Amino acid sequence: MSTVGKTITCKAAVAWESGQPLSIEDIEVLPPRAHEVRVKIYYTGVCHTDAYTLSGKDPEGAFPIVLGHEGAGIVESVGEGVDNVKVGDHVVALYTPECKECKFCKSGKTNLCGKIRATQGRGVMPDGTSRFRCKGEDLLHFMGTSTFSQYTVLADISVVAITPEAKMDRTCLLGCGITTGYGAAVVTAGVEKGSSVAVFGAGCVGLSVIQGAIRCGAGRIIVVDTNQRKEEWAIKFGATDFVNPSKIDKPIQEHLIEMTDGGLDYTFDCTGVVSVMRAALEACHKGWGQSIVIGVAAAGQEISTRPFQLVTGRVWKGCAFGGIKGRTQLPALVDDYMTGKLKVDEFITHRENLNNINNAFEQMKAGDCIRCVVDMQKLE
Ligand SMILES: NC(=O)C1=CN([C@@H]2O[C@H](COP(=O)(O)OP(=O)(O)OC[C@H]3O[C@@H](n4cnc5c(N)ncnc54)[C@H](OP(=O)(O)O)[C@@H]3O)[C@@H](O)[C@H]2O)C=CC1
Ligand SMILES: N[C@@H](CCC(=O)N[C@@H](CSC=O)C(=O)NCC(=O)O)C(=O)O
Ligand SMILES: [Zn+2]
Ligand SMILES: [Zn+2]
Repeated sequence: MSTVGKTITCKAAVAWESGQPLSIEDIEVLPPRAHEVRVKIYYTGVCHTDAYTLSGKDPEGAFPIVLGHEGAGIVESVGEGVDNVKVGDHVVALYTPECKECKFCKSGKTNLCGKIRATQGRGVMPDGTSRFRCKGEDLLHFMGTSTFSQYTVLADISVVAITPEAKMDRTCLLGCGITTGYGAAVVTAGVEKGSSVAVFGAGCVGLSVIQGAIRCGAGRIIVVDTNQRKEEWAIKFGATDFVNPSKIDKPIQEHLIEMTDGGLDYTFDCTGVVSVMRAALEACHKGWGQSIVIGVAAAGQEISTRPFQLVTGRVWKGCAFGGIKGRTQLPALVDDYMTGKLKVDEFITHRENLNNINNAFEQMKAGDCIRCVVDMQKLE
């Protein structure tokens, strides 16, 4: 029986309050309204940003909410006026939407889109209301995606159709971590052939920066991580050097400057630790080194350095989703994956079913997880 136009009851992992495990609930998912799309989510990754918001450290975090933003699924129904996707399309959810019409989208200078950012940040659909109900209460949406539900509703500008040939348990990871790191190197930094790169933090994001840097022809790629177990990962992905700062008897930036005859051409923070962001900037070469902040730092955290670091030519910048425009550029990344030019399978270290999604959060904390993929349609 068709579900089009009807409310769907399905399972979702609900975050009722901060700091508590997610709770598997039956929720009601309302039909999509104009310029909205309802998607059956097959797989979702679990990102540190989900854990960050669940922890209560996100200034935009509010509860109860359906978290998740690294998801892939199939369009179940569309609202009036939707013309970029159709029922049956395989899609990836985009927490950085692309309307192609706003000042940001038309600028040619950023992948950030302004069209629905305000309502997305408040956890509601663009018309200011929620499509999720549970136990008589509205649930908030997260990052415009809420992929921890078997069905979710997104703005049409927050989905991109991709080839159905690509497996959804892999493409979900292109919804955040892999695209973010890869894009940060290729699009945001524009790493040049032969240049030197330092990547701070070798999780999914940092390993993806390595992939992007290699694609750009970087010469030396130094990975800096306090977790010694990441050395093997870094080398496997193509890093030339690995440094564990806890084994160095001087500030890591000094050590890197010595290793590279004056500093790096490009550095990337993939930790979210503000002291690391400073070290990454200060490890850049005088005159031209660029440091890209990718990590998300907790509420109240601030970055600092001597302004002299910038006066003497170092550049500090950052990016969301790697600077990648989801609707325009993600299909090509999927093609790169399909033709073996982009690693995705290698990132999956853990798998869980929806009922055990909390295990994915525990695995992230344990330090040997790159990505856990959750099968949203399998409960047991
Ligand atoms: N800007 C954006 O669009 C996006 C940002 N993010 C953010 O990027 C960051 C990285 O994500 P992800 O790769 O999934 O995270 P991971 O935790 O998997 O990777 C971070 C790595 O950094 C290591 N680390 C922690 N502290 C330090 C330190 N002081 N010096 C060096 N290494 C350190 C960690 O070690 P250990 O294993 O011991 O913890 C871990 O190996 C997160 O903050 C996330 O929220 C993610 C996606 C998109
Ligand atoms: N809500 C937080 C900021 C969280 C954040 O920086 N999110 C990134 C994506 S992280 C993905 O895993 C992002 O897209 N930022 C740009 C944006 O417009 O949100 C806070 O308020 O500090
Ligand atoms: Zn993420
Ligand atoms: Zn826009």
